Amino acid sequence: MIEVNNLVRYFGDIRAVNNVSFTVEKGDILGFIGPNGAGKSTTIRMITGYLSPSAGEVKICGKSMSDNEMFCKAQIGYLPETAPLYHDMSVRSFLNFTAELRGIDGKDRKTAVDSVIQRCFLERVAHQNIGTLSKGYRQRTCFAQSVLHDPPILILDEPTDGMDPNQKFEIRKIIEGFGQEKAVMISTHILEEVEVLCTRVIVMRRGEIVANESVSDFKSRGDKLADNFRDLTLGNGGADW
Ligand SMILES: Nc1ncnc2c1ncn2[C@@H]1O[C@H](COP(=O)(O)OP(=O)(O)OP(=O)(O)O)[C@@H](O)[C@H]1O
Repeated sequence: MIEVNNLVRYFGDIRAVNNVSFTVEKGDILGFIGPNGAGKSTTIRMITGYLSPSAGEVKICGKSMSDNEMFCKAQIGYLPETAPLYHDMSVRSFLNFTAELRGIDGKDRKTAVDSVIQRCFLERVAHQNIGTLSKGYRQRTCFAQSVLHDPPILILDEPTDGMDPNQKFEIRKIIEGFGQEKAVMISTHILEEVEVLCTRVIVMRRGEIVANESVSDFKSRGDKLADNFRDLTLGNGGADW
């Protein structure tokens, strides 16, 4: 579903992403991890079509992003780190509005909005203004708008950042609900999230992939995930960057 081939991105002299290749298939929930500045967001921005690669190619559902941008973007539900929301709108009006922008009309719109409200456990707050919601409910609303058009691919940038343990649990439950039928990629700093939610993991360091394996292989590297992460991302024990 996602195919990334030899992706490179420079910012001036900085090589933020260096020759990165991987695939994500339906049923995968891929944890995308690495220290600050490793190149995760830059890679995600190229996969979602919001940044052009300096070299290499992104293919979405078999088609090249550079030649089929509209098609490729329509296949992706993207939850950015900070998603825009209209605080004066109720959850349902916001989702109706987003559906309209996406060209979902009439009966299909009601079906799509009802479905995401149910799947993201938003029934209780559907008529509440977004500005009055807790952070967890706000994030669920962002999540709901990113899956309204039922895309086969979901890309989530730090989806549980700053949430309390209960809110994290709820969001993970929602992601799991979509996981089996979609290709999901999650950028996160929370190793526990990789452990409880993901099927595969990619670890990045200084713009390159240093591990691409199943979560069970990642766990079998050593008892503590944080130690495994440190071993992979700190080179010879020295400070990175
Ligand atoms: N617009 C930009 N202009 C210049 N340099 C940039 C730009 N965006 C990213 N970089 C640099 O590219 C490198 C990779 O950054 P990126 O944001 O992709 O890392 P990250 O792994 O997502 O980090 P974090 O975990 O902090 O979000 C860093 O050195 C960063 O400073």
